[in-house]
Amino acid sequence: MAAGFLTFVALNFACLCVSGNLASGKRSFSIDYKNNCFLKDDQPFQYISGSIHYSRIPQYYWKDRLLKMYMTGLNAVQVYVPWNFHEGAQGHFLNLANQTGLLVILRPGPYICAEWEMGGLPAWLLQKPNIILRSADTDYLQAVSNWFAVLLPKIKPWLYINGGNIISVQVENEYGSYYACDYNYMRHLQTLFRFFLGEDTVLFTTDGNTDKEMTCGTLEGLYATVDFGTDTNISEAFKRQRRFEPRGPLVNSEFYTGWLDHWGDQHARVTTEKVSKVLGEMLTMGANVNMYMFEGGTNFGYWNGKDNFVTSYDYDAPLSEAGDPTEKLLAIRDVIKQFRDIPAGPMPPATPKFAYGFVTLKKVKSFFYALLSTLSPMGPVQSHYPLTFEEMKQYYGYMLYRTTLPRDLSEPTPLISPLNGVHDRAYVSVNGVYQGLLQRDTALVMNVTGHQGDTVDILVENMGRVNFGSKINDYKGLLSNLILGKDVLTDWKIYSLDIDGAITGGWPHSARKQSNPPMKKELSFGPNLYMGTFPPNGLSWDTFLKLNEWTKGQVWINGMNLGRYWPARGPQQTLYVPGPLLSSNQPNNITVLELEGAPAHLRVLFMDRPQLNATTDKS
Ligand SMILES: CCCC/N=C1\SC[C@@H]2[C@H](O)[C@H](O)[C@@H](O)CN12
Repeated sequence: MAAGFLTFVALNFACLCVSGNLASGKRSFSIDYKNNCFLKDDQPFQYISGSIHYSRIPQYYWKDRLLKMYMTGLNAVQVYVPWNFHEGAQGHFLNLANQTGLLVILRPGPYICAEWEMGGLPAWLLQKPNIILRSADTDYLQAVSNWFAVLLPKIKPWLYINGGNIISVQVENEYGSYYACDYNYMRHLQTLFRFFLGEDTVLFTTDGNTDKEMTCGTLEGLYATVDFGTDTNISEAFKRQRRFEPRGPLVNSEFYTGWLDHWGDQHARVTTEKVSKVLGEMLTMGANVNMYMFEGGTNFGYWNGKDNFVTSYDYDAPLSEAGDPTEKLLAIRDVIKQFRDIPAGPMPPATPKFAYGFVTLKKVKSFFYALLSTLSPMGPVQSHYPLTFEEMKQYYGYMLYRTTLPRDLSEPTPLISPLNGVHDRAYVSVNGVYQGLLQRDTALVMNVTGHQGDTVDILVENMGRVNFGSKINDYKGLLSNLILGKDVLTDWKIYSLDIDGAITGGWPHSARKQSNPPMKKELSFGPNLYMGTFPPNGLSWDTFLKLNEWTKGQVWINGMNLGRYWPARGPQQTLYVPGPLLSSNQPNNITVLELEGAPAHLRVLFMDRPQLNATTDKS
C-alpha cells in the first residue's frame, strides 16, 4: 500500500495550482484539468465533505447537525433530494447550510439509492405496469422531466455561481450498477440538467469501483467520480478514476465511515482508526472526499428501503443518529486539522437525553378488525382476485385483505402463496384469531383451520420498496392468488388502511372514552393497536423508546410515525424519539401497532441512550 500509495501520489500531482486573483470578479466553481483540482473563484479548492440526509432528520435539528459538521472542519455537505419525499423542503435546508458556512454537493437523482424507499423514486410510477425505471422508457422520462421542471429551477439560484452554495450536482446515482446501462437515459438527464442549470455547473457521476460500473455509469460531459470505503486499495481506486478522467481532481464521493444495518444482522461498525488513516491518505493526495455518512439520522415512518433495512440510519457515522458527536468525529477533526484550519470554538455538545421511564399501554379495542370504520372510512373495494397497493393507490403502510373460508377445515390446511406473491408480510387471522404469517421469500405456506364462512383477515405489511438493483419495480400487497388447500381464495374485500391519517387526526386518544372490557393479563397475539400517555417533564429532551418483549410493529408519538420496531430480530432495540416532538407541559400520546405478539405487561420503556446492537434473532 505504501509503495503503491507513494507511486500514486507522484502520478496525481497533488494540486499544484498557483494562487491567482479572482480574474472575473464573479463567483465561479470549475474543474482545473491542467492542475488536477477544483477551482473556486479561480483559487484551488479541495472539498472535505460529509453526507447528511435532511429527510432523515427532524427539521428543528438541521442547524444543530450542520453546525457540528462545520465545527469538525468540513467545508461542504453532500445532500440527496429524495423525489418521493419532496415538496420543496430542500430550500430551507440549503439556506441553513449557507448560514453555517457550508458549501453543498447536491444529488437530486432522480434515483438516489440511499437505503431509502424505492431509491427515492415515487411508487406511483408503478401505475404503469412493466415500466422500465431508470431508463429511456418514455413514461418514466416524462415523469422525470416533469419533476425536474419543478425541482431544478428551484435549485438554480442556489448554485454557487449564482450566489448560492451548491458547488456541484450529481446526475443519477451509481448508474453503472444498474442492469439497463441506458446511455440515452443518461443523455436525457444531462440535457435536462444543462437546460435548467446552465453550462457552467459542475455535473458529475458517482460509481462503484469496477470497470463495468464506471463504463455504464459515466458519460462524456459529466465528471466521473468513484466511491469506496476503508478496505479498498486507494491507488487502485483512483487509478480506475484516472482511466475515465485522466485529468481533473481526484474525488471519492462516498467514503464509507460506517455501513447500513439489516434486521437480524449485527450492528455494522467501521473502526475510527481505519476511517482516520484512509481519510488522511486521500487528503494527502489532494483528493476531494465526501464521507458517507457523516450524519445518518432515522428512517421515520415507512421511508426505509427494502433489503430489511432497520429504522435507524445511524450508520456508525461520526454524528450518531441523535446527532451526538462521537470519538470518530473527533478523530476525523484531528485529521482535517492537518489540512485546513478548523473553526475556532467548542464542538456543540450532544443534545440532552431523558429517561421518561416505563409507560403501560392498553388495547385500543379488543379486536383490531373492529377498527375498520375508523381506519378504512371509505370501506372496502370488492375484487374477485387480490389487488396490489398500487392498484388501490395506497403506497405505504398496511392493507387488509378479507374473504371467507370456502369450506370447513377441521384439519390444519396449507395456505400457500405459490408465486411468492406476498409483498412483504401477511398476518393471517380467522374470525379474529391470529393463526400465523406468510412472508416474502421465506414463509410461503402456513396452516389454517376454521369453518366454512369464517372470516379470513390478512393484514399485509409493506416493508419498504427495494432501493437497489433490478427489482426496484417493487409492487406491494398480494401480487398473486393465495391457495387454501385446493381452493383459490377469491371474492376479496380490500381495505385501504389510513392508520397515519387517523392518528395524525388525534385518534385514538381523542376518541370518546370507550368502555373497554377489563383486559385479562394474557399475552395477546396478532395485530392490535395499543395506546398510552406519559407526563411531560417540563423539558422536551431526546429519548429512546424500547419496546421490551414486544415483537414487531409501528410506533406513533404525538401523531408522528417514528418508524418500525422489531426487537425480536434486532439489532435495533430502541427507536429514536427527537425531543422537540414531545410536549413539555401536556401529556404525550403514544400509539403502538403490534403485528404479532404483545407482552402481558403492555409496558414500554423510555431510556436516555440508544440500543442498536442487540441481535436476538428469534424469527
Ligand atoms: C454492493 C451494493 C452497493 C450499493 N451501493 C451502496 S450501499 C450504501 C451506499 C448508499 O446506498 C448510497 O446511496 C449509494 O450511492 C452507494 N451505496
